[in-house]
Amino acid sequence: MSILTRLQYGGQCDLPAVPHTDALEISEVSYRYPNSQKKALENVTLHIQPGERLALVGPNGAGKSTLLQLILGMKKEQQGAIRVYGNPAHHCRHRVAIVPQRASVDWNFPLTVRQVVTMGRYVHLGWMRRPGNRDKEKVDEAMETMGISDLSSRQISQLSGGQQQRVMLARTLAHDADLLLLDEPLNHVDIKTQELIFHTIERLSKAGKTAIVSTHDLGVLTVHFNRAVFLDRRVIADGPVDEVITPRTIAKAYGFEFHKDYHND
Ligand SMILES: Nc1ncnc2c1ncn2[C@@H]1O[C@H](COP(=O)(O)OP(=O)(O)OP(=O)(O)O)[C@@H](O)[C@H]1O
Repeated sequence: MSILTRLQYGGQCDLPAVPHTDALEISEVSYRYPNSQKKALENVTLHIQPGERLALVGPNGAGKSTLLQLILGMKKEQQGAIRVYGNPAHHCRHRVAIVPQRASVDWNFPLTVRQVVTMGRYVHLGWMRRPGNRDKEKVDEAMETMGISDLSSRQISQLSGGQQQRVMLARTLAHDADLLLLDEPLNHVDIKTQELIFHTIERLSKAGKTAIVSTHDLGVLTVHFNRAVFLDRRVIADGPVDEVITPRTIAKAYGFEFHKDYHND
């Protein structure tokens, strides 16, 4: 994206969705970090439809965060292609929002909860434009949905881990994206916040939005997701949760020995 395009960014330069395309199309994508011998991702292909709730699982270092960053357009695929609603990933910043891993955010930065949630609106604002009434309404609505309205003027450094996670999700809701990427949102949150996260994802999915959630919590998958992808640099398994999360795929991905005497699959 050129510097001029970046400055004008705020609605004018985003390409419209191509009708009848996947929400996300990943075709034979590979990625290697410059200082690394081994590819972080190799020949990953996925087609994701609007409204899907997909769990992205796999061991530490499997490439889950790398894949989410490529979808977001923060990194550029070195091989293959990623299209979001039919357009190249880096043209789709209106459509894609991420809840990053909590550890990757500098929580000591002097910002209030409202300021962080308002950042979700920046992608819709033009160069030097200030948030208007519509943006403020969206921010209020997002904070209310995540139950953090009473924390609005609190510094983000003064929040608990679960409250911080709610702030990041509220920022994503304010963004009003069509494709939501959540990178390990269940870490450090209690059951009530987990339920709020799942309830919000389900509500958004009913409205046609698509969610990809990276998680290590395999126990919650069958209830809350309609599809799972097991990633370990490559796609090891992809399909309905109960077909993907089997002792055999877990054994293959995590390097356990699989004892067929104990399991019948
Ligand atoms: N900036 C970087 N430079 C070099 N290698 C990196 C960088 N970031 C990640 N990697 C490597 O890329 C691979 C994939 O990492 P990634 O963070 O995408 O995995 P992950 O599945 O999200 O892991 P986790 O579950 O531990 O968060 C790992 O081997 C990691 O060490």
